[in-house]
Amino acid sequence: MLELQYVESKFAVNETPVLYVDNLTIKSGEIVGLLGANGSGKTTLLKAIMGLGDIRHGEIKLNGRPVSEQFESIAFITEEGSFPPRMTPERYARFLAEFYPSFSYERYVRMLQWYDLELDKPIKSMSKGQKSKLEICAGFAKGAKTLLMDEPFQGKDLFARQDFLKLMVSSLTGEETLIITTHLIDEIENVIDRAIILKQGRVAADRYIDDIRQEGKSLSDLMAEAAGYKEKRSHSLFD
Ligand SMILES: Nc1ncnc2c1ncn2[C@@H]1O[C@H](COP(=O)(O)OP(=O)(O)OP(=O)(O)O)[C@@H](O)[C@H]1O
Repeated sequence: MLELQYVESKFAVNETPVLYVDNLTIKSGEIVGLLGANGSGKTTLLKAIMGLGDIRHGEIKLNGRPVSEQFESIAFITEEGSFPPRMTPERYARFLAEFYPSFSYERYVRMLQWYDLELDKPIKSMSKGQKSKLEICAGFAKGAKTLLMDEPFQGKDLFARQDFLKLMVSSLTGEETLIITTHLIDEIENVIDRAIILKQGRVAADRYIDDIRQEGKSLSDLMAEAAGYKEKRSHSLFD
């Protein structure tokens, strides 16, 4: 279980916090879509969990203990990638094995092969999409029970996105807690259990997908409600 209480994140340039989470609990095994408009605080929230960024207040616990004592049990899969670019995937695996006790080399290699990535190709010579796939292989091979994914669809072509979803679904044992940020809500709607929508750094909606469906709504309906999206707003620009 992941618990966030009174977490506030502020950047030096901003007076007001860019993130304020009063009380948020994510149960083990849940797959959560962390959604919201550009700048709503999704990446800041994931970074706060990882102890990155400027957290001013708050407490973040994983299974009752401060998250800061157990970063090795969390995999943070980011758009930027967290690998030293001069390494090859092979060398990177040795680096990961030192830090993550549950790292599985076999799993890593199988995923690299599945993605047609070479073990001995310098990471710096890979394309953006290939680097992002490597980041996913590394993230899933860490054996972490908590996975935070920041925009895992970013920079991937349609088939790579479909492959990613297949890989994700087949990699999960049901014990992992997953938090995924994305703007591609149609692709994620059938995968997530719960949607947390941020607006200006605060939780604007927190709903289970089954409940949304029972009300005859879709995830995009919820997004529009929570974000207060006005379809006609753009029309007034040049009227
Ligand atoms: N390094 C920084 N310095 C100052 N402000 C920042 C910094 N990084 C982010 N912010 C601000 O924090 C707020 C939240 O940004 P964040 O990156 O978390 O949003 P996001 O929801 O992930 O957005 P996107 O969907 O565009 O990736 C934004 O207002 C942004 O301008």
